Amino acid sequence: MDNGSLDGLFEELLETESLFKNKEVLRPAYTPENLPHRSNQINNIATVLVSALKGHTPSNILIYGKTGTGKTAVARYVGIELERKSDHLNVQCNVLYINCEVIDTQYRLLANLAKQFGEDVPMTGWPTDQVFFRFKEAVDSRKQVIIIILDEIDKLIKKGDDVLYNLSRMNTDLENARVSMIGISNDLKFTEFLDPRVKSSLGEEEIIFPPYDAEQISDILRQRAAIAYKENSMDDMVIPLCSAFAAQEHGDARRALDLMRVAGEIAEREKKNIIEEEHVRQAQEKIEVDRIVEVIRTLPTQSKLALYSVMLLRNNGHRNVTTGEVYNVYRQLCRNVDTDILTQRRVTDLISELDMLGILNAIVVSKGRYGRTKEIVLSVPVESTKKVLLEDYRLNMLADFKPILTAQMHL
Ligand SMILES: Nc1ncnc2c1ncn2[C@@H]1O[C@H](COP(=O)(O)OP(=O)(O)OP(=O)(O)O)[C@@H](O)[C@H]1O
Repeated sequence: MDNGSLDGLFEELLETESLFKNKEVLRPAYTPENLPHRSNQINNIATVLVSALKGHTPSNILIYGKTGTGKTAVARYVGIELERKSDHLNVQCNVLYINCEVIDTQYRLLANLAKQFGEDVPMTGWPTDQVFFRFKEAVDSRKQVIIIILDEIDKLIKKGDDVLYNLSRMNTDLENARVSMIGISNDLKFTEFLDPRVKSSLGEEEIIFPPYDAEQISDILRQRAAIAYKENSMDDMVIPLCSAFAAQEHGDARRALDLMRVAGEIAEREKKNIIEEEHVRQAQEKIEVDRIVEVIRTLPTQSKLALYSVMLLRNNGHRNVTTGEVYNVYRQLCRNVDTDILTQRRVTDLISELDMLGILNAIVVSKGRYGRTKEIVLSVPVESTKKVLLEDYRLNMLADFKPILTAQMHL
């Protein structure tokens, strides 16, 4: 495409009437100001945190619930409202938000907290105690209540719970300030691995977020659609269908919002002036493919080699791919990329794992006197899978690899 036609394309895209009024409100970073079907949870959290407005220490809170049940949105919303109220009342109260999936070591957590108080702490290099000391001093420099929201807290404790122990005991050393924590997790069992003292301190209050049902998700979508999309831009069936798909998973509002956004993008790309049921179905498929592609991207190399072997066999017209044949090709690939060759047993296990992830489907079949084997079919689109596999630098050199195949037996 020359520059002129690209310019023309931009012009054309800019002139196309958009279905969206404000797409940003469908993105994960947006915190809605109104959260239907979560008033109980909002009230429970507010009831605990109100102590902060009186200058007392709120109990620590643990929030549990599956993904997309509004835990983050509710905690952030209550945090924003609490800060607003404290400004109004002239009480010093700050809510800090940390996502422990991103900030996943004790050191980085403390350094990040210290920085939020203007302390100049390097992101690596100091003894952890020193960083903690700096943070404590900064917090205690005036009378204030600090609430630390630790989202995905289970990711943090994978590397030890010392930091939580120290934070939960911090108030005993403070003269002016008070600190409390809100931990958020979608893993109900993560506290099993905690030091019992940390466990009882963190879980002073526990709040559960149940999954939404399809009706509740519809309410959430309707409210968001009103601010995200222009009027009359969707068929009446779009919201019920997005809700039904999301409720099938486990009542995940994030999934429903993603579906509604992607359906809008697809309709827009097709230059339609209304989103239809069909666009939701295409969006569901696209999100599922994207999810699987992401799973494949993060597979260990050995699993990628096993998967690539299946693909090469199918490319060569093998209709009934068996584990024995996969193993034969897998060994050739390993020799080419100079990596360890696992046993056939181990490779069969890797294939079962790929089956569980929904990447392929292995069915056990009896081959009469030849015993039993697995026949393997891919459950993912070949082209996009091949593309992600070849992104791995070790597999990249196998792009044009032609395996030597044994004659296929037809029984
Ligand atoms: N009751 C609700 N009203 C409006 N929007 C909601 C509601 N519940 C969830 N959402 C929206 O759904 C999406 C997912 O919610 P949120 O991030 O709070 O889920 P979560 O429970 O924290 O999930 P995870 O455990 O995966 O982090 C967000 O975009 C949020 O704005």
